[in-house]
Amino acid sequence: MSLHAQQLPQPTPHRPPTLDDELAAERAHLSDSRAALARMRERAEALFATGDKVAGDRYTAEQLGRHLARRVAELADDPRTPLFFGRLDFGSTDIPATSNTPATSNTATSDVATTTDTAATTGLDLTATADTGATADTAPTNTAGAAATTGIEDGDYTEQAASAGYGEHAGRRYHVGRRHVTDEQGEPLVLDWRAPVSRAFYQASARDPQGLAVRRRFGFDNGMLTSFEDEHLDRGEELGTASRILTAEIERPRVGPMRDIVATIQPEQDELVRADLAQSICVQGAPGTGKTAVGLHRAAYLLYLHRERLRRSKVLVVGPNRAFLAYIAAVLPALGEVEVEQATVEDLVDRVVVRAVDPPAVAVIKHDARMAEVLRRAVDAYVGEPTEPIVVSDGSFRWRIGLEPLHRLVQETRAEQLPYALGRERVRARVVALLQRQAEARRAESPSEAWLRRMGRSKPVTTFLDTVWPALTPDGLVHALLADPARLAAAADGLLTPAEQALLTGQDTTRTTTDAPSGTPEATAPEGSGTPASSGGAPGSSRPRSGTKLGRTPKATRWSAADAVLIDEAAGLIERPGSYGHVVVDEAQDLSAMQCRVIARRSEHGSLTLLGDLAQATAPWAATDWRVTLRHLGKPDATVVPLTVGFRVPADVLAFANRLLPLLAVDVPPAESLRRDGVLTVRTVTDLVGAAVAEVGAALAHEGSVAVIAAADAVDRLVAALAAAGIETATAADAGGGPRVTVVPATEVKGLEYDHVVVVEPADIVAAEPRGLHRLYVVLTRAVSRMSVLHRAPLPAPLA
Ligand SMILES: Nc1ncnc2c1ncn2[C@@H]1O[C@H](COP(=O)(O)OP(=O)(O)OP(=O)(O)O)[C@@H](O)[C@H]1O
Repeated sequence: MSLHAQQLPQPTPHRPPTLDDELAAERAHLSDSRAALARMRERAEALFATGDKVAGDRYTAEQLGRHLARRVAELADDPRTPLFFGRLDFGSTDIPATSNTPATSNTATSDVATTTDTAATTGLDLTATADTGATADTAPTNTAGAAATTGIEDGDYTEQAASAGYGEHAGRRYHVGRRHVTDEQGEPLVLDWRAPVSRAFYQASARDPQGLAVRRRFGFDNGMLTSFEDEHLDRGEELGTASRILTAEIERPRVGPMRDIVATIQPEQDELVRADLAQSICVQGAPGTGKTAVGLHRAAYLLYLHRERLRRSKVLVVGPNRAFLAYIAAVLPALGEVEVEQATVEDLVDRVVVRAVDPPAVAVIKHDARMAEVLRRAVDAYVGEPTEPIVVSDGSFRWRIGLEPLHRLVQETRAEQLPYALGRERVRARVVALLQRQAEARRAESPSEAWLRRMGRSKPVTTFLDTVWPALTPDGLVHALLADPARLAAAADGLLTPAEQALLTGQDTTRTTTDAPSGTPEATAPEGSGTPASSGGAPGSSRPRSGTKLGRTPKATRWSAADAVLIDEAAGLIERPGSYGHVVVDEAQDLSAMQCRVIARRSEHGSLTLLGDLAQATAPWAATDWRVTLRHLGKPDATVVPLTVGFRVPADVLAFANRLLPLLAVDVPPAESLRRDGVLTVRTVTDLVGAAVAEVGAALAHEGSVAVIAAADAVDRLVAALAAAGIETATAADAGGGPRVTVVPATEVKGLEYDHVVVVEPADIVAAEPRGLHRLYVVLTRAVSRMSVLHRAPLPAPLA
């Protein structure tokens, strides 16, 4: 009987297995599992090659082809990552837990940590319910027996399995890994970490062993199984965060893009990962507490549990910028999930090309929640009152609809509050229905489809529609609003002050509010904003404050990033937007109200995982209260859960950064680092660039990545100096594979991490933007092992 057999081996009376025996057996199980995965993949590839021949029609062939291609990709095996990382030995009444595998622990320490009841601390209700009726694709070779033990039936979970106690697992042993692997008979060799039974790996504790006698964690080096660590939960042993394997994992040098944390997810993180699909959650976590990791693993978990539903409705991950998305891009594919969309908010609002920059004061207004109401009113204002009856000639007939019914049908449609374009079509359909009724009464027969279409497109009907419900495009609406101060004034009445309106339309505010002579100096045009163009309005409007360069048409207009958000809002009012099944939003503290609405439209029928840290908020409209953000996101009742255990930043470095917290005016719990190993140096220097080059040279003697972080305007100088010293550098967007040293402007470092961080001149980072102290806090929390702070100017007070 091999080690992975369903029942635990009986202890040998003669000689208990030694550590070497155990390790050898586990390695054999790893080889067996890899071979089985290779066979599963071969089978999937063979099916992929012949799939189109068995499909009846082209559509089915395409669907099948996509499904099988995905399946092949999901079964990819990376020999550098362990196929399994844990083992669960459930206790049995037949086999006393203590007579199980002996208390072997070739790396374990004897620390026994007390656990907390995480469900109680997070307040989450985790009664996960599985999709029913989902099709098989997770484990197509499962037998009924395997299904009974794993809870997997045709690739989805049975309610029964999810709710079963531990009893059905008594005396069984499971290896837990990145994906499900079965042998030729369909017996599970490795259970997917997301399977209900795997939950015990993350959640069982000495206080609540969840049926486990022993939990084993494996240590790996480059895909080679090198050690294991046993916790005899049945004897009250528990390592918690004292696990050496966990410590090694969080202290390992970082190279390249982000990796999954599936082997070491902590109980409070697991609570969030396994929260029910219907539940929207907001995670307030200090730097390095694993928010991004939790969000990505939650996406993978939900896809596994609700595969079919989410395959149709899709999962979206929203990140702050391209560099961040490149950094996290590999995590989900490594977990076998290859179909999650990843985008920035800018990607989502890409109906227009952004070619202009708004001054901050204008951007702040455009991102304000009041703009949603301004746009709603602006759309509403297009709906007019009928002024003439409709008369349609139809061969020898003339149909006539009087003003009264026309008024009524416009009012009825208005009351339905449909998206504007649907409303227009509804009005058309109602007019045609009235014409049809007349035609039927006169001809005593129903008109044909072609007749209905012809009537709907007839000139009198179209003219009527263009008068009472004219066709609108999203960019056309925003263009008209910004180009016409009177139209904006009507829509913004009581919402935006005249001065704010003037900023939007580019009117000279002094003209509207005072009688100042022309030639009043205007706000400095931002870099790249070009020459001011006419806003197409009244005299005096050729002095735009808005960055938008209005052309005669929307197409000829140079739009700003904030305009793109307004145009998306307009699109949401005009058309019915599509919604994702689940959206994960990272660095959510920087979302403006209007950006929140961009996401709200895309998650209206789904749920959200919101990740962020109010202390790291750097945008001018930054959040200070998650409740407000959640309201804008359309999920006011989402649970806000804190994460406070830091896995990235060493304790000394974190303590240094945390000195800034009192200045950041946010009420957030500070992080407590799990890491005791880091090195922090703070040096006053006279030659900043020279000192930075020297620091980088010294840092390269260690393993792992090195980043030089400075104010944006110092980056070129630093890159040049490093190049002159023979040190090649990458940019933040180059996710791994290139040079070990990256030079990053402080503005682009959010969400990223490096082993050794050299911070150049904190005072310049603070001075570069209004929320510079928050930016500095972000910068000071990027280091995994060592941080050197170089300064010539005095440090901000709490750091000095
Ligand atoms: N349970 C864990 N086991 C091992 N490593 C972990 C664990 N949780 C988080 N980490 C690691 O800690 C680091 C920080 O995680 P992550 O980037 O998700 O934090 P964050 O809260 O999003 O940080 P930030 O606030 O800076 O965006 C990453 O390297 C991640 O892999």
